[in-house]
Amino acid sequence: MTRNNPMLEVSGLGHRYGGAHGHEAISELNFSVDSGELACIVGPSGCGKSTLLRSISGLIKPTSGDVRLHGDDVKGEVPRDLAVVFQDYSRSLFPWLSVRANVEFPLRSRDLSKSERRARADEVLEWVGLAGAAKKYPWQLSGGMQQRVSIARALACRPALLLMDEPFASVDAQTRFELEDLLLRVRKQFDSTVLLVTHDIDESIYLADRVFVLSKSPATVVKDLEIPLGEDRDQISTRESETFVHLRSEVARLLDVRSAAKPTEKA
Ligand SMILES: Nc1ncnc2c1ncn2[C@@H]1O[C@H](COP(=O)(O)OP(=O)(O)OP(=O)(O)O)[C@@H](O)[C@H]1O
Repeated sequence: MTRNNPMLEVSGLGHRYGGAHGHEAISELNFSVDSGELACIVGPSGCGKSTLLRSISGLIKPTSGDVRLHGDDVKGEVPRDLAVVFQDYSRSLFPWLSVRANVEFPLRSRDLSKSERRARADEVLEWVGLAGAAKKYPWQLSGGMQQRVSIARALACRPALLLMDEPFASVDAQTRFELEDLLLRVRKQFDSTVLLVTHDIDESIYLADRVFVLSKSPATVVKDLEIPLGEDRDQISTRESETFVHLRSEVARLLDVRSAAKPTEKA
């Protein structure tokens, strides 16, 4: 499908671990994400989602295909204008640094003065609702607040693309809703381009402008779904709308969730 203004283009992407006869984790993946779009990737467990994100972020060199970020090839090197938010916030924040210092940390390698770094950190902390926690340490905060710090740190770099790997999977259901709405607010504020991986079908539909549904391993894109739910989403009314319910069934069917839930037959 031809897109208007692609920020990310993935073409013919494949990766095989362990050489030519090794395990093929992803195969012939093709999709693109437009500038300013929030796209979600949903796929069965073990289908190759992390391999895909690692390939996009330049952490591994894919064995075939190309990844382009605003037209530039990503060739096994982490691009400077890409930020990643991981599921495990407790391992991605530095416990010995204050919240503000954690957010400022990646800005040290940028051409910014100390006061500019501080102003930028304070600005993003305000946006994620943590202005009052700047002097605290991560271990003094709840899990949801720690993940807000991770999001602030990623946004402080003004990334061209924000990659998120199951970012809300380790928090309770209520906090998850709050963080989803926070993401929707800040992506509007920053006009961010976001690619988010999730296991959660409902979450993918609630957040996304577009959902890419992946097959079982080796992952390929089985469906590129536009999500016509408008800009303003609400945890209750959006999720009970007819469009949402229809899309949820469509993705569940594509993922074949019924057969995945059946117990394995004994021989
Ligand atoms: N470093 C590696 N070496 C060999 N095989 C690997 C390696 N990393 C992942 N794999 C295999 O590649 C396949 C895809 O793994 P990957 O972690 O990308 O899937 P995933 O969809 O992110 O999994 P999950 O749903 O559990 O998060 C799996 O079969 C996995 O065992």
